[in-house]
Amino acid sequence: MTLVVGLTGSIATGKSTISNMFVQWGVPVIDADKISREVVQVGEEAYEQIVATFGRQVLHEDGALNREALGNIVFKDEAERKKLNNIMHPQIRKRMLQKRDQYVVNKEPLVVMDIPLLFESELFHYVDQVLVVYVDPDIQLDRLTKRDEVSADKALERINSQIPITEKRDRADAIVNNGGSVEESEEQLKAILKQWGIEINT
Ligand SMILES: CC(C)(COP(=O)(O)OP(=O)(O)OC[C@H]1O[C@@H](n2cnc3c(N)ncnc32)[C@H](O)[C@@H]1O)[C@@H](O)C(=O)NCCC(=O)NCCS
Ligand SMILES: Nc1ncnc2c1ncn2[C@@H]1O[C@H](COP(=O)(O)OP(=O)(O)OP(=O)(O)O)[C@@H](O)[C@H]1O
Repeated sequence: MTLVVGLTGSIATGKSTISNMFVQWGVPVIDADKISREVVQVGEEAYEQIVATFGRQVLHEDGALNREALGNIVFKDEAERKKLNNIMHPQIRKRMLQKRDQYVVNKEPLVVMDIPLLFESELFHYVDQVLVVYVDPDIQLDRLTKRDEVSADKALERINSQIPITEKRDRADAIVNNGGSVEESEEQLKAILKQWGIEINT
């Protein structure tokens, strides 16, 4: 039996920080953000659809996707964001499920699906347990502005394009409160896994 954990949160709450812990323990992680970069490589179906929909303004001179330009369009306009999601999400989901099913066939005891938009896209049925990485909204804003070196306005555009982290926390099967140190989060994570019957020896 494979336990499939959906790892989620909201932007800059610490999903990558927690997902790195799993990677270090040798647990397979399926990373939706990473797959979202694969499906927009030049020549891929989603890439062609993005160019047809948004025009060459979202490309660099060499033809590669200009992520900043596309982000500037979609994070301030829900209709544009929906267009992009409709192009990309089916491709991302297909690849995520292929990977998950392969791990299940291989009888991995634990597989993590790191899906930032698990709640927004209602992908609960992909996973057995939903683990939310939470920080208070003021910490989220502070970490995002510092990490991405962006203004509070720009950061809030992205934060507000997602379901509030407080709501996700209330709907989670388990929560890591990542507002303290990384070590404290690691201890919380180990305790949750223990409850789910998974012992991590480090
Ligand atoms: C618009 C794009 C090109 C901007 O790229 P950029 O390198 O600046 O951001 P990156 O992809 O690293 O995403 C960072 C974070 O932004 C948030 N985010 C990304 N896309 C979305 C979206 N469509 N809606 C809400 N939040 C999003 C997520 O929290 C994600 O972890 C990119 O985010 C994208 O292709 N988005 C559409 C695909 C998608 O939904 N990806 C996120 C989950 S799979
Ligand atoms: N416990 C912590 N204490 C201090 N800083 C932290 C902690 N956890 C994460 N950070 C920092 O906060 C920022 C956001 O963390 P991280 O990149 O892991 O979030 P994320 O949820 O994966 O973001 P995204 O949604 O953009 O992929 C990073 O700069 C990271 O180094």
